[in-house]
Amino acid sequence: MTMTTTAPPPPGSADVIDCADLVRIYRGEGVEVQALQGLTLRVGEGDIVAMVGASGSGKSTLLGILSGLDRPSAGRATVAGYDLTALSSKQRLAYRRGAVGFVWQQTERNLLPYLTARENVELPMLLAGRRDRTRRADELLKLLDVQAHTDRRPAQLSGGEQQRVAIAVALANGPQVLLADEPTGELDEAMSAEVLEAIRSVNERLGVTALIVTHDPAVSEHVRRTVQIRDGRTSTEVLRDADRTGAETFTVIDAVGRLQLPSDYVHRLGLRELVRLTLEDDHVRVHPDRGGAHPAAGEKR
Ligand SMILES: Nc1ncnc2c1ncn2[C@@H]1O[C@H](COP(=O)(O)OP(=O)(O)OP(=O)(O)O)[C@@H](O)[C@H]1O
Repeated sequence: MTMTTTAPPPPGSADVIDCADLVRIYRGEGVEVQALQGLTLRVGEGDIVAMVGASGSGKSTLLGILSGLDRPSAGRATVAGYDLTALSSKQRLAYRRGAVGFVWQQTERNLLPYLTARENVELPMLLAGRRDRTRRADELLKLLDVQAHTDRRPAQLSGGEQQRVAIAVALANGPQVLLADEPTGELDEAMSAEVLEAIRSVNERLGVTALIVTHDPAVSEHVRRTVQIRDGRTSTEVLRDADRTGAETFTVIDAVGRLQLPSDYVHRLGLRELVRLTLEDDHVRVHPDRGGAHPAAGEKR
């Protein structure tokens, strides 16, 4: 196995999402849970990233912080120029209203049931005091290919159509960042693909930076970069080619040189306890130590 140990540079000029050493501790009656344990994540302007992790890995905790609703116990979190560790209530409102857009798993959290699709998209603009709301709402609904349904209420739309309207709502005030929490969690495979492609399309066409948080590994097929979250930390990353046919895997190396291997590599090669390292000119090889810990008893090289 050959490994590259430097994280990939983000494609944009600057990091729109910049989290470093994030810690979030929940304290209950005598119990302490470290939901984030020094998480670092940088997302460049215009990038689209999936963050994938098992239940309990810290995804919702991270989104709570990125959405401005929760604060980390320690570490740095800057999104679209806002320092999320020190937001005043006025800044929080400005941040949530204009700098980021949200798409949640549950439709009822995204759309008001008694408003039409167009009225739902107009609402955030109304709250922000924007003019020209109807024109912009219709443009966004067209971009998301739901222009035929502008006068329908959410209950008259399919799950996939509801989520596409929700993306239009999230983009109404022209945010720099789109955060999506399990946006396909309640959809079947075909509708999920449709919604993920819609996010990809607004990322490409409007340049909005997108972070999709999910437990569904299939989401990674729709994005350039997938970051794994494990035990409250980012671990390995997969970067796909622009045409999404080939992929390269990366892993984060921390300040003291620790790195985490993807679990499928570990299982496939039966890597356990001690592994053998070989330092080459420009890379490091990792071998299973089949003969035991003593180098002399190891496999022939
Ligand atoms: N309010 C809370 N109080 C105490 N512990 C919490 C709280 N919220 C989350 N946790 C714990 O923090 C850890 C991370 O939880 P989190 O909800 O962020 O994970 P997740 O990856 O979003 O999981 P899921 O996919 O199931 O939603 C878990 O061990 C969870 O039990």
